[in-house]
Amino acid sequence: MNVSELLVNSVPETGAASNPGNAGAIPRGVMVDIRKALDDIQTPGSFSAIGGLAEHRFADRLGLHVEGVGDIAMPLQEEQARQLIAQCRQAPYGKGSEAPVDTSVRNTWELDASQLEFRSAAWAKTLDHCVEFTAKSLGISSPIVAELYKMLIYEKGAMFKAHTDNTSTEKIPGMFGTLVICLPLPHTGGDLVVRHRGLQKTLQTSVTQPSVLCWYSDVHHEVLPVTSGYRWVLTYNLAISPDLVRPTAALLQPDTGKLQQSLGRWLEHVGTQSEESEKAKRDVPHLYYLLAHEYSEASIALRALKTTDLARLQHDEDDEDEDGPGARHELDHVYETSVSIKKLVDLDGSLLRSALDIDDHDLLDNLISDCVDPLKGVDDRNEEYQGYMGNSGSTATHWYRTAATVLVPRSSTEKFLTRDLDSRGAQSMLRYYAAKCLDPKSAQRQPAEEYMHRLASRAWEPDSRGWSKCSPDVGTVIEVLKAAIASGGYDLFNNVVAWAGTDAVLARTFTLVRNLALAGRLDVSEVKKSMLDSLSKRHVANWSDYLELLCPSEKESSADLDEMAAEIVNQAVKRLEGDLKSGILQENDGFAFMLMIQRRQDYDLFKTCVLPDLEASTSTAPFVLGALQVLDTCTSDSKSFPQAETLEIVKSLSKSVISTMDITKLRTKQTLQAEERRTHGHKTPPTQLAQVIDPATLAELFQISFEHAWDDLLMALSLKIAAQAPSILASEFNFLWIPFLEHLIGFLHSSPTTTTTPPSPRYKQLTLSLLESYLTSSVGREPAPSASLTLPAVHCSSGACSDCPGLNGFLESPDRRTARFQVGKARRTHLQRVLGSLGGMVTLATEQGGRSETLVVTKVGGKSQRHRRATRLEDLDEEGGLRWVIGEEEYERILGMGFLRRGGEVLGAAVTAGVAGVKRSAEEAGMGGY
Ligand SMILES: O=C(O)CCC(=O)C(=O)O
Ligand SMILES: [Fe+2]
Repeated sequence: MNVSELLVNSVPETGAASNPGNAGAIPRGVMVDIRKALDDIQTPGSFSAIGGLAEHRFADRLGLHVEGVGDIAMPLQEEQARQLIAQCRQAPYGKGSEAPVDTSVRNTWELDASQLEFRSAAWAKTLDHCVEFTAKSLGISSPIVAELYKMLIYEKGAMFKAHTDNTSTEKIPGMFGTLVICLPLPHTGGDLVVRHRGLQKTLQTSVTQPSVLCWYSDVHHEVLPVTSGYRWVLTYNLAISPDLVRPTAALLQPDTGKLQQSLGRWLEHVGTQSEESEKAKRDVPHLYYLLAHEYSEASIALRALKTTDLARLQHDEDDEDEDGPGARHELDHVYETSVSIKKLVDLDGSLLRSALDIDDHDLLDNLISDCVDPLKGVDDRNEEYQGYMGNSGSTATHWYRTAATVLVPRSSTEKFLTRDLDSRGAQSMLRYYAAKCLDPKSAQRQPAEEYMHRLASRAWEPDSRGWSKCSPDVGTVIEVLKAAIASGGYDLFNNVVAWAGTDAVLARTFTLVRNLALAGRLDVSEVKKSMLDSLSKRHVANWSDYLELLCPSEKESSADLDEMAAEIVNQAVKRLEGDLKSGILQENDGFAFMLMIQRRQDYDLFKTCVLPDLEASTSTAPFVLGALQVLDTCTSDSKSFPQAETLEIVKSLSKSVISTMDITKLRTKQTLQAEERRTHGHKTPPTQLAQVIDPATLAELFQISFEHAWDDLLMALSLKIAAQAPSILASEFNFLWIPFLEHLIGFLHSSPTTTTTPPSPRYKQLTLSLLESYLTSSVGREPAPSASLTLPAVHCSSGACSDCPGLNGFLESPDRRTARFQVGKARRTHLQRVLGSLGGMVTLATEQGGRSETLVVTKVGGKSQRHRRATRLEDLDEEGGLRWVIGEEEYERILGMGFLRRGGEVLGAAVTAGVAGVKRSAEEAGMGGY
């Protein structure tokens, strides 16, 4: 297996002759010519360079003498530095005696060449050495003259802003560049930044010490501020004979005429491929060309290319008209028996695609190389070795990697970049285009938006069956939306919201719209429609969340955001009647819906448009109960809802819900889900129209009436539940009715009146009916318990003990598993001691809470339904609440479950008996006839 990096580019086209008859591979001759033309491009040199100098070239070998200071000792001492500065003047910016001093542009001390003298003969040799370095680095073959110009001293804070050394009048005839010798003196900062044609380098005089630097006069350069020490340099003007053509960085251009010719022939050949031919449809014309140097995967980009590779690629870049992003790219390729592109980047190094498999043939057909093995000469970078593995022998895997450029005709670039498009590829390209749109400096926003639109449609637009090719990744979709807004592409925005607006996308889109609208960077009216359309495909329950994202309550908003929010609410209201009729609305919807109305503070809207619908649909209890929860809070803390009137509405709605709802139809999400799992995902029709409710919501209905002391409603509700309890589905106790009792007992038991007033008999009746029905439906069928939980009673020596009789009742009960004793420490110790006689038959634990700790006694063993139910009831009594509501006696009766076995009745009879029991008790409690 091999790994290789490849680099590839796009080629501008001029009108090529069309010859549809000639379809076939690229003529070998054309490929050889292109390769030769590329191979022949050699760059003569760079536009700037830095080289280190040996310390021994300085010291006494400099022989520097400065007018007014005398001989300068090396290394330079602080005192002489001060003396030197005293002789200097502030360096002006520009040339000549009139040049202005502007310390915000240039801030450094200077001495003229005429004030300096080098008395050591060795110095001339050093200077020659520096000139030689310059000639080689800048690629200059004619003799060079270096003329001392200034000595500069940069103190802490000194700098020279970006400039070129080209001036209208030449400092010396034939001048083409600058040579700087940085003398040995430690400093930090003060590095020289050079820029030419988009490439930037930092020549670090702070690191390479002492050093020689050189650059062409047309190169932009800047001395960064010195942060400590002194930067001490000599500057020289560089010139060649004025008769010769002046070398400049701009002329570093290689000769690319031959390359242009051969590429032209290739494009002509490409043009002969009929657009209609099968081959043309399948293939994207492109050529791979191996680069001369090795590049690290992370750094590969045009600016990182080494001179010769750079010259080869720049040829194409120079000829490129502004024809859109992705017009040229580098490609990083991985071969793996078959080949893959590891990383495809553009000339800036921005990622286009990664891990892109390509055909062996694709590589071999399109590689312009003179050797058959494209990886010949490429070092293998990695080896993976596996030792002896059974009879499969040992294996070694070699990875080879090389960098290459890809040449692609401009008209085929888009096709090339979106070859073999999978979700990951689409994601990567869309992010690339989005970045182009979001870059304010990019001249390519317009074409990028177009590419993005086409690609988004290809990737995300659902087909006629509603399937899209690629799954939308939230982060990518949001980048695309941002880019669409930045480039004013509202069509793109609206389409993407329609195509890829998943719940998560939509949530982030609402936040995005809010932020951009508040920043004044988005016209809300342009995006409103698509966002409302996406909402309309969703359950009303989700709308209020989106609304909250768009206009968080109490937070800053704007007129257009407010308007959009109002429209969302109006649309929800408009749909309400229809949705209620269809029976799809549940408790969450009611809650969320009312939350939206509450947030809008629009009582009129509520009264005229919502209330009639609520009143007409009280049989859809969950929705109305959900809405009631919110409406009830409006009675106390809403500015726009009139208190008394709202309270009346809450009461009358509660009343009609109580009288119309059928509690046997109430279900919970959990049971419906469990049913769906049993039926393997097939929703049975009643499931869809089931009234799904949360036990807490049902308890809330109770609580609202309780808190407002609406006694008639409490009675009606209790009676209704008690009456319908025997018909409740067995499956609904676990998730709905027992948790409901938990809530009910919880708030009754903790209400402030608990200690003074005994619980109303109607709660006792309601609770008993539910518990009897629960046990009848779940335990009633079970044969008499085989594993009894009965344990021997304990012996208590104290005649007056108030705890042991209770303890023994528990121990001797065949069904009870757990008992709790909330008693003081001495009594707990007594209980623990007497229980010692039972050995491992019970476990003891203490619970914190209340006035003293509670001793919890649990029997070991027993797994029947009966035992499990008993445990559940004991849990229900955790705080003593169940016993408080139904009384000790009933508690013992219910836990004993004796009523289930009355005369060995079968289930049906037990149910009847249960109903009869309820009626009798209701009459006794004085609720008859209600
Ligand atoms: O101090 C340097 O290294 C460069 C100075 C410079 O750019 C100039 O004198 O024009
Ligand atoms: Fe300069």
